[in-house]
Order: sequence, then structure tokens, then C-alpha cells
Amino acid sequence: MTLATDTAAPPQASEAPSPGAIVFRNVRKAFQSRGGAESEVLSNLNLAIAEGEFFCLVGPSGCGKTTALGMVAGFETTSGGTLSIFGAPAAGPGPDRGVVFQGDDSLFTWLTAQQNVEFGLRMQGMPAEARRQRARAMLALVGLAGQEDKFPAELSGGMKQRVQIARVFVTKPRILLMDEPFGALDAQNRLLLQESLRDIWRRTKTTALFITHDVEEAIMLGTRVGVMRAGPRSNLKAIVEIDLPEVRERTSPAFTEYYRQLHGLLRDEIHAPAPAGAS
Ligand SMILES: Nc1ncnc2c1ncn2[C@@H]1O[C@H](COP(=O)(O)OP(=O)(O)OP(=O)(O)O)[C@@H](O)[C@H]1O
Repeated sequence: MTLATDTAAPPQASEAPSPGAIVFRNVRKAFQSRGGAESEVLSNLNLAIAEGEFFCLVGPSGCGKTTALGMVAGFETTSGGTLSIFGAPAAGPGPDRGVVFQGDDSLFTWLTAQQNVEFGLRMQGMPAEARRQRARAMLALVGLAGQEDKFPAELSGGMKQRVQIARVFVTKPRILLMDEPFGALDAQNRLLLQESLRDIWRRTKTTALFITHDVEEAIMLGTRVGVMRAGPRSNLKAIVEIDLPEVRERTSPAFTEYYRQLHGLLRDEIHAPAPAGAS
């Protein structure tokens, strides 16, 4: 069980660029209020996510998890430091990064599940038969075999979220960004989707950054779990490496021990006093 508190220390000038799929170096993010005052949400954020990792991020509400993910997605710019994606400075959104949000309602209502999943492949110019087969296989992987011809209005919330995941994975993005994708689901659907996601990730080893409020979910899915400090000026407090078998058992002693450790780190942040000078 590895607990790292000093994550990705700033490089020296002579140091070669770090390898890694997603690398934050001293990243700062501030927002300007309408009155002109600045609030610094993230400060000195250092994190290197390796290619093929499934990195989960947990932290107190409002600490800046979505902001960090939004910068990787290209929806937000940094206010300082550097953020690189596969060695290049992060720029705007691109097809190399697939994004799934909580209660994502962006399916095309006039297309079937199959057509929704095929859409990105069609945009890539894939021939009809190849994309039909790829989309069907992906829908089967998320447990939707036999539901291909249903429209979003005919699907439950959990089924729609499965289509979202299939739609993102099918185009094989290099990076998968998920912001509480199962947050709006009931407990049973949540467990089933965690299993599907873990299964797909084991097959594809897509680099993933996954935000959750659920420590158990983070241990179930992650190769490492990062715990963020309470904001403002948040950054990473600790990273816990999850050294569990590929098939994870929630009731195993090792799982329970990770839960206790992570829950403790998180609880301390939730009850931590605000830093001096916090606005
Ligand atoms: N566009 C924006 N303009 C101004 N402030 C913003 C903007 N986006 C986010 N913030 C502020 O940044 C802080 C961090 O927000 P963010 O959504 O990243 O937190 P979070 O950790 O994802 O929260 P939660 O767990 O509740 O979803 C909050 O105080 C939020 O109000």
C-alpha cells in the first residue's frame, strides 16, 4: 500500500520533460468574479498520470476537481504553471479526449442507441458495416445487447449512461475524462456500471481521469486515488496506489483497509480549517 504525499515535485530547469499522459506542473487556476475580485481555486497542483492508468480523484465539494478535469478536457485554460497532454501543452477540446459527465443528457434523441454510438465513427469516416459491428460490440460490452434499436426516450437513466460510455469508448480516445458519471444512478445500476467500466478499461487500458465522491467507487476502479485538499488554493494532499487484484472484492480486508485510509484522509480535509487568508 503506497501513500505518496509529495506528488510530482516541480522539475529542475535541466530536467528532461516528464513522460506521462497528463502532467500538471505547478498549475494554478483562478476565476474572476463579476466585481473583479479573483478567487484562486487551484494552486501548485502537481500530478503526473501515466499512459494506461485509471486515476481517480476525490476531494471535498468545491475544491476544484471539475475545474482540473475541465482543463484537461480543454474546456478551461490554466492561469499559471503547465499542463501537458502526451507531452504537448493542453489546448482546446479534441477527439483524443472523450468526456462523460454526471447525468449526461447529450444523446441525440432522434437517433437509436446504435446510431448514437455509431455517430462518432461516422464522423471519422468509418465504412457503414465496420462501424455497425464496432458499435454493436461496444453496446454488448456495456450490457445493452438487444437494446440497439431503442431511442433514448425508451431507455432508463442507467441505460442512457451506458450508451454514453459506449459512445465515448467506441471512438478509442487516448484519454477518458469522467466527472461523477454514475452520480445520478441508483445503487444497483451504479455497481453494474462500475463493473462494465472496469471490464472495458481492463481490455482497452485507456488512460482515465475519473472524479467521484464515492471512496468505494474510487478503490473499485482506480490504479491510484488522489485526495485533494479543501479549497481555496487546493491541490493534491496525497496519492494512494491501489494494489489489489484485477477482480476486486469489496469485502476483502485489503479493500477495507484502503477504504479506511482514504476515508480518513478525506474526512480530515472536510473538517480542516480554511487556510489563512482564504477568500
Ligand atoms: N466558471 C467559473 N467561474 C467562477 N467560479 C467558478 C467557475 N467554475 C468553478 N468555479 C468555482 O471554483 C470552485 C471549484 O469548483 P469545482 O466545480 O471545480 O469543484 P468540485 O471539486 O468539482 O466540486 P463538487 O465536488 O461539488 O462537484 C468552486 O468554488 C466554484 O464555485
